[in-house]
Amino acid sequence: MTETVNTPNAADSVEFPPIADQAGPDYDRFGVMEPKAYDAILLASFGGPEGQDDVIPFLRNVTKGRGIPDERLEEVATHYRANGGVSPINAQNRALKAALEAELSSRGIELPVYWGNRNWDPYIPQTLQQMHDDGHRRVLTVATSAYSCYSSCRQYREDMGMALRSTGLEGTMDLDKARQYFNHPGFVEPFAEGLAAGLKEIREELAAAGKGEENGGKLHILFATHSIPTADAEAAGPRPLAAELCERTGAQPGEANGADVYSAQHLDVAEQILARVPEAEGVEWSLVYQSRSGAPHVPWLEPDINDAMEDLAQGEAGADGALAGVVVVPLGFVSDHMEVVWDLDTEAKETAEELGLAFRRTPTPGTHPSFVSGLVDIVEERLGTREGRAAVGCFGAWYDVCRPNCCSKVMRDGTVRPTTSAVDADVKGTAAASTVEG
Ligand SMILES: CC1=C(CCC(=O)O)c2cc3nc(cc4[nH]c(cc5[nH]c(cc1n2)c(C)c5CCC(=O)O)c(CCC(=O)O)c4C)C(CCC(=O)O)=C3C
Ligand SMILES: [Fe+2]
Repeated sequence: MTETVNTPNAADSVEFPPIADQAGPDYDRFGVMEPKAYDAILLASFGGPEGQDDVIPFLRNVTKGRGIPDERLEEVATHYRANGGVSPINAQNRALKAALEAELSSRGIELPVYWGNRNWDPYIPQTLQQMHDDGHRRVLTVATSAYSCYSSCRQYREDMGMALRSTGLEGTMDLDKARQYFNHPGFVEPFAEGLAAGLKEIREELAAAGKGEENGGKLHILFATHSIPTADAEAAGPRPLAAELCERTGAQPGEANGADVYSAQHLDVAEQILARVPEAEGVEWSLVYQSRSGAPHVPWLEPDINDAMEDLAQGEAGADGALAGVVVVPLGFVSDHMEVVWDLDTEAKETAEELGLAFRRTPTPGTHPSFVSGLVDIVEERLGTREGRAAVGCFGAWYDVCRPNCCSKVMRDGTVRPTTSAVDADVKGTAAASTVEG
């Protein structure tokens, strides 16, 4: 079954085939899939250019049909150009693939890991074809995106569905996607470790300069994630979801209560990171957004990290010159790719310097052993070789399969892009079957 889908640019209409698993008989109506004997893993990522000649073709792939203005493309191109036209993301994915292979093999799990991208070579369809040629038929996709929104979740399922169609492999392979892991302890722990170290370093630097807390110098922790259109954030899930899911796990929604699901997940993770870092006690913090693109009249999540630093420096904390430094925790990102090394390490750092603030950016999970081991735990959940579905914070383990309409793409005219009946399968997710730790 195929439906023609509206994109903002009608000329770019694409056909979305059904995505193999969404209406499968093994879906138990509770967001948890029955274990399966997968025979390979697809590490799915964003992809990035490998040289100057790749930059513009890559950016055109990323923005295909989305109406990103040319000036914005040129501006983003300079971020890559400054780095020799190379995004750090591919090297990071090769390292993650190797780390996953090592962890799987140390647990005696014989599953090969393949790597495919949405926007650059190796593309997901060519990788899928290779997997098929190598005899694999039951594939579990692990994506390098932790949270729930169109770009991080549903779009990967669309990528998988379109790849099955374009390769002609539809119906010959079983292709499932692992759950979003923003609140898996293996994802949260590396950030906590990084925040503890970042606070220690910035305190030493400020103390040496006579601007430490003992002299009234204040610190602020900025948890940074990718901005998305507010409409997409709302579409990640219904607004009272935090309270509803938290009620089921018996936890308090905290800061997450009442926020859109995308922001709520980040607020919940920020609180979980803080709860693991005693050194952060009493330090003020906020969730900020970065890397906005798109037309200026379309509302995206705010505040932008640079505006937030200016407001902080000019506000109550800064008025008496008390704000001395910021520690930026890039909790929205899996690795130190271009959005991190440019938008944070270059732009946000420069803003901090202009404002006279000390600046520390803490690490992303990358190939941290807790993160790699956490991803393999999730693979084992799906293989049925591991009991329980670990999660910290108030939500519980996220759905193995999205709820109907979850993470849909909101069009510029405000309508939700229709999905295939397979994606819209009559399923009702709940976090009830998950375990909550910490
Ligand atoms: C939520 C989210 C994540 C985090 C989750 C995840 O990690 O998946 C993420 C990651 C990334 N975003 C990346 C790069 C880009 N994102 C763009 C554009 C956009 N991102 C969006 C959202 C996200 N993006 C959105 C709503 C847009 C506009 C509309 C669109 O086009 O969908 C553009 C276009 C130009 C511009 O910035 O305007 C580029 C070049 C790279 C690669 C970096 C590298 O090369 O190292 C990575 C990992
Ligand atoms: Fe992006």
